Amino acid sequence: MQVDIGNALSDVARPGVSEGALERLDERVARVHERIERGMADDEFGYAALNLPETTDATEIREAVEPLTDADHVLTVGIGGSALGAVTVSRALGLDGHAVLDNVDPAETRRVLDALPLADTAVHVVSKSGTTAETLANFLVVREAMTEAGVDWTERTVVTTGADGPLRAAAETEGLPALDVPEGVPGRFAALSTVGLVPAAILGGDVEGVLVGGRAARESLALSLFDSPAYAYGAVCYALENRGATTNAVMPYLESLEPFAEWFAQLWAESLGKDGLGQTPVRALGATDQHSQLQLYRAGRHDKLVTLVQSSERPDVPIPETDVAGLAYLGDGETTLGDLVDAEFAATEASLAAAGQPNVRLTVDPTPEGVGELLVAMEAACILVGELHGVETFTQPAVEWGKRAARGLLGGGEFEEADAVAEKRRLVVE
Ligand SMILES: O=P(O)(O)OC[C@H]1O[C@H](O)[C@H](O)[C@@H](O)[C@@H]1O
Repeated sequence: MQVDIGNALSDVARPGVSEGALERLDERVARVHERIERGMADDEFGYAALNLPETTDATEIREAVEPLTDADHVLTVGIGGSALGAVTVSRALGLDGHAVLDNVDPAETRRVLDALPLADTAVHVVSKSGTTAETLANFLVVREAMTEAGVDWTERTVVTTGADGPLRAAAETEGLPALDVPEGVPGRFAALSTVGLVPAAILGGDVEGVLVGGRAARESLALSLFDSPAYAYGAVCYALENRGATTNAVMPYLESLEPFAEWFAQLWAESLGKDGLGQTPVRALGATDQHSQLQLYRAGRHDKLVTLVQSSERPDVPIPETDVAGLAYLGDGETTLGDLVDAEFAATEASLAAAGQPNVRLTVDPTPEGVGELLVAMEAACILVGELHGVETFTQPAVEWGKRAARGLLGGGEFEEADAVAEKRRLVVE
């Protein structure tokens, strides 16, 4: 993976960071790197995520899913870190047939279940805590739908969860194959584990390659941001946030990385949104969003960093020749869709820079190794930013607050957070 931070420098962009400021920041990066290395060596909570490329046992995953590999479809039932990593990996690997239930909109749950050939579907139920209401409710609905379709769901389901909790208990009662979530790893950092790799393994994806790429990203962490793409990216995000770029719009120019932007949004928001700090992650997609959001990114407030993601290579589609007047530059028999998207990428990057809007270019390899490298590099970047800010990167107390309030409302226990719902201030206009 390559990171080009040139368009985030202060001689190009406002806000921007000078090379001198980056060199001064580099002393702190070295200290953070040593902290991260210690955390990894001790398998400390959170830091253990960067060990996953080594500790995840692909053979164990393959053996657990072996009875399900005849399925052409996989349905992930999970939410947040228990769904986004898996969807990101399978889409980035170009695997078809991965559906997800990560919401409890009844219409969507019904639509997904109606669209799936349930007899030909493997179900992966994922919850680290084993208590998440959305996941457990959807699991019960899926079970019933499979039974109604004449499918023995116990033969088609694999569970990934923590050591205890209702989901573990259900797996034991029903005799379901159950994988463990990795110890000491928050869900949003668990893509390169049982949590994120099971659907890809069922669908025949190269999960071993993803782990190899993750290892390469881990090995590329170094004492200097000028030697480490992951730290270069994290350091620039940190420096620009401090200088006013409080939004980070992530814009891959590949449909296969669209879920990556969503995964990144959770990683950045839940890890760094603390103590009044944190960039707001925004999801965009090139070239589509050039025709909508780009107006704001170029001509709006100077409060955004745009992270442009491109692929180092890709299969191509020739644009057929045409004699239609005005289309000759496209339909000249030589230009391809790839040429067009490359030109649009370069044009967007230049248009942002010309307007002094900071942007960074990530170039990723379109291989399983490239996918693993990208995800681990972004995790390391996130951990670096968290350390530089001095926030608790690996917790999510604000999310837990809302979860407790909802459980209280549903009669799932006494939670004082639920009282805030009744106390809501109202000023209604009809
Ligand atoms: O895996 P689970 O325990 O079901 O949790 C799923 C998700 O729910 C929570 O709301 C957390 O904020 C997320 O970080 C987590 O990924």
